[in-house]
Amino acid sequence: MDVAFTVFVGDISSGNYPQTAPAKAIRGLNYPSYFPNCHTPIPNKRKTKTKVLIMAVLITLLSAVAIAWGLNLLYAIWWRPKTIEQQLWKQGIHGHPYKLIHGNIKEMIKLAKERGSKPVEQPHDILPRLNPLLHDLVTTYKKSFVIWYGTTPRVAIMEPDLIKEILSNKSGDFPKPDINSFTQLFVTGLASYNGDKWAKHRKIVNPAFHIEKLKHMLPAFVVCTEELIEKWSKLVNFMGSCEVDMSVEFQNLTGDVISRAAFGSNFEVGRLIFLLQKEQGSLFLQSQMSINFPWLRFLPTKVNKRMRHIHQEVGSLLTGIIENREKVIGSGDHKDDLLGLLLKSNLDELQDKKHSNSRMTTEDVIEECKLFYFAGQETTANLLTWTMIVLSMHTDWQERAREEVLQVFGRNKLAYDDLNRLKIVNMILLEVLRLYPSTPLIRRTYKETKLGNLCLPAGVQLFMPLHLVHRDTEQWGEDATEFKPERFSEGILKATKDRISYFPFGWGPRICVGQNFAMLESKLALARILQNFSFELSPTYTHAPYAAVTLQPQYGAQIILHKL
Ligand code: HEM
Repeated sequence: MDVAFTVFVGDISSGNYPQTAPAKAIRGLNYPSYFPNCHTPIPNKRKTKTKVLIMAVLITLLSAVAIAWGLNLLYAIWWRPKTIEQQLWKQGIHGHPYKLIHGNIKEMIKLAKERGSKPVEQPHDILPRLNPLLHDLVTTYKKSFVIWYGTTPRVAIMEPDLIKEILSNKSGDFPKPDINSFTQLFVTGLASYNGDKWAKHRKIVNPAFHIEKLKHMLPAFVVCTEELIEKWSKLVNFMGSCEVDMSVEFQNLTGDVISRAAFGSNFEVGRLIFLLQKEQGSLFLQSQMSINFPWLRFLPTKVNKRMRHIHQEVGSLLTGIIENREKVIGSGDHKDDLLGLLLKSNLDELQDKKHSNSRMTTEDVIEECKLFYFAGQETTANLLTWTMIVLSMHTDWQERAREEVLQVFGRNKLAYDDLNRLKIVNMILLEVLRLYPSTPLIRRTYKETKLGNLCLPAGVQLFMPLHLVHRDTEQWGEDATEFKPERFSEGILKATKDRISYFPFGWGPRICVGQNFAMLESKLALARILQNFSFELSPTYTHAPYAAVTLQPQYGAQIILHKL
């Protein structure tokens, strides 16, 4: 209204109005006060024409933008997916047809609801329940098919040679998929970076996980494991035997281990960070359950506000620890926990290269610490949980493993070097990782890319489903879905005939940096449990593996412990 009025007065005072008699008479007067009730500007043909012209141009421009936006949208949700679908089909990569916007997601949810309510028929043949669509596709199309996650095509890659080509690629042809804005609040770090940033971080993080350094972290592992054994012993002594949910127990154990191993003397703060990151993880999962536009993160919803708050809180707790540690590192004294080693390695890198951008910033170190929790805690807890479940199902292997532990250690506490003598325990862990691997590996193409005989268009995700490859009967024989740790009696290379058909920790340059850490932690915990308890499945346990970021027992892992 104000603007309109100003323009109006301006017209009068500048004299650009029709020279009618009343108008002439009022030239120089304040027009509105002279005609208090007049709201119609005096027409000015030239001006009006210009205005009409401007309006027309604006409308044309807006329509052009709207049409371009509409066409772009149509291209993104229909033309592009359908073109890619054609290209894939021509090369023998089939699947269920792409459906507008949701791709195959609706069928995926429908099948999961239908079959997810049924129990697993054979204990380790979990795919029909875990991912029914994937199961149907592999049954129909064998090793080559596509699933549409919304408008994104995910091509399954199951041939060991192709997997090798992707995972060993060093020229950056197959980067990790971009992470969404919610993930950025939760965790980034090494696992999500590509190119130079990944190479720089990997170089700095690697030394902290060297096997020699892990030796110094063993006391941290031992303290946490002993606390668990003591807690269970008290429960069992009191009641003769007791039932515990292993998934909860091991989540806490691995949370404690990573807090102690990463932050040493700052263990209590580390534990608080772990609890906050755990909550952040479940908020993150909630945020991923619905349609995900990047801007949704900025809406002032309860979940978003809490996520932002935790992000800041964890950031400031870690900044406090890091800044205090950096002062000590600078004086030449450092601690042998992961953070100390990471900061030392970061400093060495700076001294080596003599320019500041070769090292990580405090924000970078924060993200790497958060990643240790995300990448290392739940995965290791799952390994231990599935191992307890499987050893309760196969009591002969539980006995064999216990015999070995007692033979090597007796009833004594364990020593680092002796842990490598636990061959049967190692075979069992490898077999559990074969049947219950953590997550599929995913990469993407960002340009038209050759892979074996395939020519993949840009924007395709390549996923290497560990559940399928690890159960491929061509590689593993007709008994692929059975629990047979003896497969690994002569090592992984012999079991796989040197092909990439087993990679629970990934493969190539991006192989899991915490692999030795996880195996050491698991061997130690399992050996101490075997020394102290026998165990069996509780009647309340239901075998229902389900994928929530990692592979977990849907209704818990209730196991009854008996004191030995
Ligand atoms: C049983 C336990 C574990 C399993 C099954 C596991 C599995 C994996 C897998 C499959 C990858 C490769 C992902 C890919 O290539 O897309 C990976 C990467 C990674 N893992 Fe683990 N992991 C475990 C424990 C740990 C632990 C204990 C830590 C650290 C404390 C850790 C830290 C990492 C990091 C930082 C990466 C990213 C490496 C990179 O991209 O360069 N993991 N892990």
